[in-house]
Amino acid sequence: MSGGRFIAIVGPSGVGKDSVMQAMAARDAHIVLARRMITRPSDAGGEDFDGVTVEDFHALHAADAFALSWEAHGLHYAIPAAVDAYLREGRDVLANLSRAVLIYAKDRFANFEVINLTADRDVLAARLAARGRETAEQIAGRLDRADARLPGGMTALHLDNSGSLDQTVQAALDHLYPDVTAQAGRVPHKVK
Ligand SMILES: Nc1ncnc2c1ncn2[C@@H]1O[C@H](COP(=O)(O)OP(=O)(O)O)[C@@H](O)[C@H]1O
Ligand SMILES: O=P(O)(O)OC[C@H]1O[C@H](OP(=O)(O)OP(=O)(O)O)[C@H](O)[C@@H]1O
Repeated sequence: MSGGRFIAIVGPSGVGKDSVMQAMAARDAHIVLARRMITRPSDAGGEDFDGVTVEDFHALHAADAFALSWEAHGLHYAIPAAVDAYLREGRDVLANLSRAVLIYAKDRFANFEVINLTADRDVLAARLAARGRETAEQIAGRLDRADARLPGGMTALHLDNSGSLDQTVQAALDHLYPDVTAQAGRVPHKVK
């Protein structure tokens, strides 16, 4: 297998996708995070992303600047085609994706994996409220999508992130880098 892997992190809003991705990248130098383009103000907080207008988003889409794009929560999202350069260098790229776009992602990337994060609904509600980025109405809309399913037949590593973030991150890294884990006696990655 040549080139890096495109690793999709999916799961309901508030489950911890961005937190898990950031912690994984901080602990393993193989990993690079895909910086998304979103039609949301750049200073909205949360993940590091490029905020663009709807007009610019459509223009970039027309110019083939995106590897993947989708709509959710009243916003447009995209993964820039620039991630291909990292994959060619052999880096593993982690990206926060909609479950609805997985079927296209599987076709778009030669080496493709999925990590599906789950958490209890009351945990999701509490985390979204504590994060404070969305209104109560927006949070209710996000919780309505919590049980969206993966496309039929899609293989994924399923991890419950209701508990500690460290445990989830370790399980994800163990899955992605089993050889490193075996060599280092299950403390494989550089400590933050
Ligand atoms: N395992 C965890 N334990 C406690 N809090 C968590 C955990 N994972 C994420 N969080 C918190 O939950 C909130 C939502 O996490 P975030 O990474 O933004 O989720 P998502 O990207 O899936 O919407 C954040 O405030 C984050 O700090
Ligand atoms: O189709 P779904 O699988 O339900 O996903 C819909 C959207 O929600 C997720 O993000 P998140 O909840 O982190 O919101 P955000 O992308 O707006 O931060 C995911 O990254 C998608 O952009």
